[in-house]
Amino acid sequence: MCCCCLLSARQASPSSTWSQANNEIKDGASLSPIGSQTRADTGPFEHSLRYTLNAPAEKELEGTICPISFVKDTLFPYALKALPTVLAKQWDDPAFRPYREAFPPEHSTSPSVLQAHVEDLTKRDVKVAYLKNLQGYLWEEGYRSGAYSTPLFPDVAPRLKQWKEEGVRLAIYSSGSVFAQKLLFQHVSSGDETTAGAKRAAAEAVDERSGPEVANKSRRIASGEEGEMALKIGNIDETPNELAETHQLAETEDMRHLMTAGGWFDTTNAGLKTEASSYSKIVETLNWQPARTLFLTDNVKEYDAAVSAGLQAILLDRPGNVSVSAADLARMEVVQSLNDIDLAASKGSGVGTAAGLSQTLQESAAGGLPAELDGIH
Ligand SMILES: CSCCC(=O)C(=O)COP(=O)(O)O
Repeated sequence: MCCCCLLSARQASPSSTWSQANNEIKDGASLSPIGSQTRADTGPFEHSLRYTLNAPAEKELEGTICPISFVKDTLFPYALKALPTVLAKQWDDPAFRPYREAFPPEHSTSPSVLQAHVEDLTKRDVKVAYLKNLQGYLWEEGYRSGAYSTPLFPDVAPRLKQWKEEGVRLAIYSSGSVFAQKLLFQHVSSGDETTAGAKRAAAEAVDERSGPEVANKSRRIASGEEGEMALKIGNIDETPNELAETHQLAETEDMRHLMTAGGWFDTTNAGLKTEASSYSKIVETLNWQPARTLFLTDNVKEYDAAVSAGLQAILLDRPGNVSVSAADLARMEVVQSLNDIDLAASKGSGVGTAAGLSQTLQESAAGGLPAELDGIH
């Protein structure tokens, strides 16, 4: 299972030579068998990243920007846990009805039927839009209450910021809904990760005993929206200060600004991630050239789909990721960290490697922003 992906594109300004080279590669890439493209002569490219949320401990999963456990062990269970209350209280709420009515009628005849269906889809990690939209709806309160925040791998935030500053344009493509993607990037854990993790664990402990109502309450208390008063809900018997202490909002950072305008894609506005047409649609939407777009992924099928669409791709091989066959490794670009993608590599190095790709970016940076890309931000 993989979780989310990013695209990034550089504000490259190729000279006429660059443009020519780029077109050649673009054409070549779309015609060549996967893996036959040489990286040495790709020219400038718009740099795309794909990330997934993985748990290093789960060997069948792989991660790129944050642990899959955040999705599998935190987000998915939170949604399932919050759903019964939402179904009971909001079944006919105008704000919730669209989410419910998006499900097939036979699976939404009653709260219990819908709950069972959502549990089944979640268990099988089905990437269907109506589930993903519902999950985003349910996750919002968890982020806002501080029950969890997004734990990026340590290299990710600095690298994305650096690339952004250098003119690399970033976008996301995930099976998770665009709304969920924005929540994820809006609530990135910052500061001492150990402290943040401890806070999350404490918050989850409160949720475990109390449910979303107390979580909301403690959020309001912690944020000063509610004054001092004792709370006695269910088996919870804690003063607001204690709740605020244990359920304190983790320090978070809003990183949505790193993404280029309109750079959020899911299965609804792009299509399935294993289909080449999805990548074509994304670069067309962003007005990026495929051969100047780099897609980072942990998923071989997605890697191949992106390359088939004429994009460049790199496989992220985080510790604990699903093992990739030797044959696939031999034909793919593979890195262990975003830091392994060296956008400042010197010319002549890294042919056929990520460093080689980076080199082309650096060269392209000297030319300024091409007219057709200007104003996209
Ligand atoms: C956007 S956060 C939630 C991610 C998610 O729900 C998911 O299914 C991830 O799918 P991906 O295609 O990005 O592996």
